[in-house]
Amino acid sequence: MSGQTVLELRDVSVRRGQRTILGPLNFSITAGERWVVLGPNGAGKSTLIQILATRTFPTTGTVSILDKTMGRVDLFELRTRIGICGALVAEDIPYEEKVLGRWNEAYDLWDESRAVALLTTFGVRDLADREYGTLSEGERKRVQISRALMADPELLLLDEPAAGLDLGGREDLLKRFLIFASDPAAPASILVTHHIEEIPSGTTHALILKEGQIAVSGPIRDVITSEHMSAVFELPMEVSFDGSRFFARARQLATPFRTTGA
Ligand SMILES: Nc1ncnc2c1ncn2[C@@H]1O[C@H](COP(=O)(O)OP(=O)(O)OP(=O)(O)O)[C@@H](O)[C@H]1O
Repeated sequence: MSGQTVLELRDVSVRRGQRTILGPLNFSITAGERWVVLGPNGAGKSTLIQILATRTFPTTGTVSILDKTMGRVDLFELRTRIGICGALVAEDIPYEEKVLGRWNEAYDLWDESRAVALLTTFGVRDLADREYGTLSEGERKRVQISRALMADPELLLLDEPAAGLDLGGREDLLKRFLIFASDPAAPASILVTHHIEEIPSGTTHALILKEGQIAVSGPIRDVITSEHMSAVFELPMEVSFDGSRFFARARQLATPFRTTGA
């Protein structure tokens, strides 16, 4: 499936009132690619992901997802092919729904074993009989990712999957995500995050938004650099890469800090 276009945005923009809050954007991804979208607060990340999730229509331009053009197809059918994890779907899951319950009732044994395998991959197999509303933030995130994958989507959208997790929870999730992403059959994905430390290993491409525009995009090692991050966040930054993950810190000030009497 590699090489096939999974989504394409042409001259896409979103206007709210007198202001263009996103775009115009031109952007495409192909099967097998795993993208991360970064950018300062207010850059347009949520607006972009809402369009990709077919929850928001752009003011101008064309959005094609999985060979279907928004505005010309039945969105309900298209949505079944897109897995979504994050704030966009958090409120769609009823408080009292069992983590595995809906799948037990409506699907056959093969579906159920797939669901159990996914809950196992993301470390929440033991929660299968719990009510969703009783789960912790970290447990909910893992259940959301498992559920997003249960319908075998062709495109996976992850909206800040590690937000709200403690350090152990974040690292565990990233490790599990790597196991999933190493599967050649895993769908193309787009992950939105505020922090480069939350970019999972195996991410192939990055797009940085600034003030609604693409500041830089392309292969991840070319995009996530000290130069680009410093320019976009308007703060001198040192970005390092340890072979699989990225880390960022502000550069030391020129004048060293002195303690009194030293
Ligand atoms: N309905 C709206 N009316 C007016 N402005 C809006 C509307 N929705 C979003 N905006 C503005 O559009 C810009 C982009 O918002 P968006 O939420 O997409 O940014 P973001 O990158 O997700 O930000 P954050 O990192 O803070 O979550 C912001 O300046 C926001 O205030």
